[in-house]
Amino acid sequence: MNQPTSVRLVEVGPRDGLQNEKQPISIADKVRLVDDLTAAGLSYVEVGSFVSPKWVPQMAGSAEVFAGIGRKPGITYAALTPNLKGFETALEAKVEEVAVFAAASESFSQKNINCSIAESLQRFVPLMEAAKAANVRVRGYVSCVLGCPYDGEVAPEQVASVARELYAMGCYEVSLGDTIGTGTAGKTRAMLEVVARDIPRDRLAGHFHDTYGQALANIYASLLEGISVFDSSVAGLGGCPYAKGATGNVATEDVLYLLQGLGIETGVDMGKLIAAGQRICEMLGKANGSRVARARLSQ
Ligand SMILES: CC(C)(COP(=O)([O-])OP(=O)([O-])OC[C@H]1O[C@@H](n2cnc3c(N)ncnc32)[C@H](O)[C@@H]1OP(=O)([O-])[O-])[C@@H](O)C(=O)NCCC(=O)NCCSC(=O)C[C@@](C)(O)CC(=O)[O-]
Repeated sequence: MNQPTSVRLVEVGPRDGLQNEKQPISIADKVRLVDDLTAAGLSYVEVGSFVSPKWVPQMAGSAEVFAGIGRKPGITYAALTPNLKGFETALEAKVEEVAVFAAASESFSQKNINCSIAESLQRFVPLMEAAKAANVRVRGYVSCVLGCPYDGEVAPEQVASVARELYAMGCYEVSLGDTIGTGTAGKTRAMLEVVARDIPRDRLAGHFHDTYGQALANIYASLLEGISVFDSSVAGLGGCPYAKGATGNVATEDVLYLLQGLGIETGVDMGKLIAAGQRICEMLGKANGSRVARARLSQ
């Protein structure tokens, strides 16, 4: 398998990165983060989510964030929607693309969205119909593809089965999430090999958390498997409210550095990206989770 020559980065910092933050973050700061990221050249940003505010309070202001951002042509501003109610609210906020999320493990599905895997897929059916009618593209996520915080090992066949269902119901792309960041390059390749039996590789994305420091190795392994879309979070922001101890997504700056080293084009400006990440880290009073940003900022 030849490595792809171009890669699309899906920036999930404003959603996956911030959803777990306990301290209040103003709408203005969230808007600024999204605008900084698109100014750095990112063409796809997950801005927020339309989930129950009782479950994830930090995302409660997502409609205001959508109203505040300076939308630019050619950029996809997306949101997470768990059900039809979330989709309808997202549509009112003029969201152009949404993502549904399921899990490859039963326990994580229950903890995250309070229903079984089968029930979650059923819940997406009316959402998919409404999205089709509104001409809104839907991305699909599968969580826990390389391990579950409650159930442990997750079989690649189980991942493939959920991914297949999402793809069959109309998700144009399925993002495979190593939610707790325990995956290794070997496991990643083995899992992708099974999932790609049913879904074309150019319809799959990798979503790696960096808890065990393996995310870049897993991205490289995925590139060798022909995957060319990766989710990442500026400054490595994040964690998962339902996966204790999980760190943030792999830092976008670090992925960019890897890709630049491979001669793979993304159109993202490293300097502007680092500035965007550092600004939000200073606002949050947190250390920057990107090794590349830390190295560059110390020079
Ligand atoms: C799915 C539900 C809603 C089920 O939650 P539930 O309690 O089972 O749902 P319900 O239908 O019984 O509704 C309960 C209440 O929530 C309201 N409600 C219902 N739906 C919505 C909505 N869309 N927006 C706003 N409010 C909503 C509904 O109106 C009702 O309000 P009440 O009558 O009690 O006042 C809930 O479990 C939920 O919102 N979960 C979200 C969890 C979440 O956002 N997790 C983080 C994102 S996933 C992730 O991070 C993983 C990923 C994608 O990054 C990939 C990876 O790394 O693995």
